[in-house]
Amino acid sequence: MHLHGTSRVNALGHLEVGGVDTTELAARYGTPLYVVDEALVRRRCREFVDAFQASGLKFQVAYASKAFCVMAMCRIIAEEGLSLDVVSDGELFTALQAGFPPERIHFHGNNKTPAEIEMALDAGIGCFVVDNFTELRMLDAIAGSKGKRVPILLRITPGVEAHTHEYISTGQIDSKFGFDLGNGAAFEAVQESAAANHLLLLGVHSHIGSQIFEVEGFRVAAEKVAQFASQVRDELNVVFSVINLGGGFGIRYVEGDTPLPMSTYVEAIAEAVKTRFEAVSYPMPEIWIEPGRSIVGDAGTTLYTVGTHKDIPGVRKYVSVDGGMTDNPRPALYQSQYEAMLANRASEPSQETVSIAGKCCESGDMLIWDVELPLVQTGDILAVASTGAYNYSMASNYNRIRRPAVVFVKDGMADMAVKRETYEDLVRNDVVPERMKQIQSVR
Ligand SMILES: Cc1ncc(COP(=O)(O)O)c(C=O)c1O
Ligand SMILES: N[C@@H](CCCC[NH3+])C(=O)O
Repeated sequence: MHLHGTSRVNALGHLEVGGVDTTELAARYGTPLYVVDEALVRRRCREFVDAFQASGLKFQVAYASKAFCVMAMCRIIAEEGLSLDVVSDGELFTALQAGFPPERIHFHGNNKTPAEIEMALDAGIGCFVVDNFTELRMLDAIAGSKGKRVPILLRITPGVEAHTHEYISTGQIDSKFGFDLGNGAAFEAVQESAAANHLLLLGVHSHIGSQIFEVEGFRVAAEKVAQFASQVRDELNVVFSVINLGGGFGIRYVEGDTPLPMSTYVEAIAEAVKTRFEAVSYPMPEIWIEPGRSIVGDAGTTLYTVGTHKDIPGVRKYVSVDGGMTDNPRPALYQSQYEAMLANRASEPSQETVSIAGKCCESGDMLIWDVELPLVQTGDILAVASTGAYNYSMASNYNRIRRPAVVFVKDGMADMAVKRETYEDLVRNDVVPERMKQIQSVR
């Protein structure tokens, strides 16, 4: 397993993260346990900010909180001076509860409800990323009813779709997100928002995909946005002061993943924006981005306790752990791959290839199909790397499994950021209707 950030093997042959022995974490907090390497999260934040500062452009880096949204994380993001992207009232509530400065919050989503819009307006958030005409009109009306003028970006679909190793310029209009650039919807949206009394159009937003390992897709998106900005200026006399190029910067999960340094993405984006906007003699806009996975993904490690084994000679050996798709649905959803090691025997050589199964009543509940480990024994602590993004945030209570605790580690300290759910938490919102208060036999 690749050792990310402050992860290392200590003198006892145990995996250590943030200066803390993970076997001690497992003993103290139980398993499954999400462990977050705080120094690595902060380092990633700074890599983005430093690269933008070097570019000389005005910028905002907004952490896409969908990747991992808990109050402690919001605090770190606030301390690092980043902005925050939220896509629901729940993410917004979490950020506000954490004391995150509302003026640095950006609200995304293709179906913001009137209640969500009101909540965000009342909180005084910095910007709405408007996704469609229904929202545009509703936002204008609600802002008007509150006597406010609200800063917005328009999410456009630039017709660039980036995959891990390539991008496709599709001109594709079949997406639930955004105003299409190719069919004139984006142009109309600019026209309409510029004329709206209660909207302040800052510019446009484009997001081309996730877990991207090359810069070409971002360059092409910047080019398309610059062309559009120039057209809008010439035909509508509207000038954008902000261009948001979204998130999607890839990280390493397994060998063969080839992430670029975060500075490389930023340099390519800054260069493309400078060149393209200068080419059309445009006042240089602020550049905003919204990375999620690349801020927190490789800073997360999940610890599990190994339980049962099932060896099918000539086929495979299943080793089951005390978590699974409930704490990490990504292998089941996306066939995502992960690396693992035995945290309590981290310096022992590999001796067998096993498959790691979760404990849900579901054949697809597999965490890793083939991983080489020392001879695995019941009670071993299995560590799975790069589980910081879209794991806790996508966790479920399937099979009424309780969500794990989250611990932040740094400089030898471990601090709980989320408690493990209790049995009471599982039934907290259950209501037994009056007529079922007594269990009456019907036969
Ligand atoms: C609009 C938008 N912004 C930001 C992100 C964050 O992406 P990532 O976690 O890949 O950086 C996403 C997710 O793909 C997104 O849809
Ligand atoms: N949830 C996805 C990524 C979606 C990104 C949000 N638009 C993942 O785990 O990889």
